[in-house]
Amino acid sequence: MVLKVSDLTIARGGIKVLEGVSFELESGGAIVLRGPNGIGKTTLLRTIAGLQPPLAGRVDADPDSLVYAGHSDGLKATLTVEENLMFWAQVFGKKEISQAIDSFELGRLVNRPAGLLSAGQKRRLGLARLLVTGRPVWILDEPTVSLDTDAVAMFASAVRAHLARGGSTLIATHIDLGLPEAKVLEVGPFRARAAEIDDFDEAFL
Ligand SMILES: Nc1ncnc2c1ncn2[C@@H]1O[C@H](COP(=O)(O)OP(=O)(O)OP(=O)(O)O)[C@@H](O)[C@H]1O
Repeated sequence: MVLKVSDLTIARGGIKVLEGVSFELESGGAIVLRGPNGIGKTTLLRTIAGLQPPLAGRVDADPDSLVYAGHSDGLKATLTVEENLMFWAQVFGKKEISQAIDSFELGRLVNRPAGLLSAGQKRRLGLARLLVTGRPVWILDEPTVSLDTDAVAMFASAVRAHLARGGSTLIATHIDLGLPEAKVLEVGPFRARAAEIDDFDEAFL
């Protein structure tokens, strides 16, 4: 077990969005989070990644095992593709970037400044950074936004290779990633109930 979420209650903007969320992620396992827009998937991933505290419940994981990739690519526009990957590798104390370049077919783009990449190429570079971190648990929020069919398949095979190496991933997505081995967790049933009115008179106002 690389990640255990127990009875987690989370809020966004001061409003409770999900409550009582529990699940476990195993080494080599993948879980896909599903649910309608606005239900709280991003909030759940951010909480698990340690970017915001939960209202209640626990997240058990080695913080050094997790890497989070959210909506913003966070690339350095003036650095080339290769420099961006080297920068990211250094941040995580690593050196190896060739596997990341190959997995996301960035070889012909290595010398291009990230700011000049297309939206899909930027996204591929953003995902390639996951590989250079060497971290085993990928927490991914809508990783396939802007990707064409080929790039979605590239992403799916990078995930599969990661799982085969004993890595794990938790992914919020609205599309079919072509990962039949992934378990699906519907977050709808964890939608928080509206705040209860504790003053009886108020209920009639
Ligand atoms: N900064 C904020 N302040 C207040 N409310 C917010 C803020 N950010 C998000 N919300 C609200 O919190 C709720 C949960 O948002 P969240 O982004 O976690 O949903 P989601 O399931 O990831 O949605 P989507 O599928 O559209 O990405 C939504 O109702 C959203 O409008």
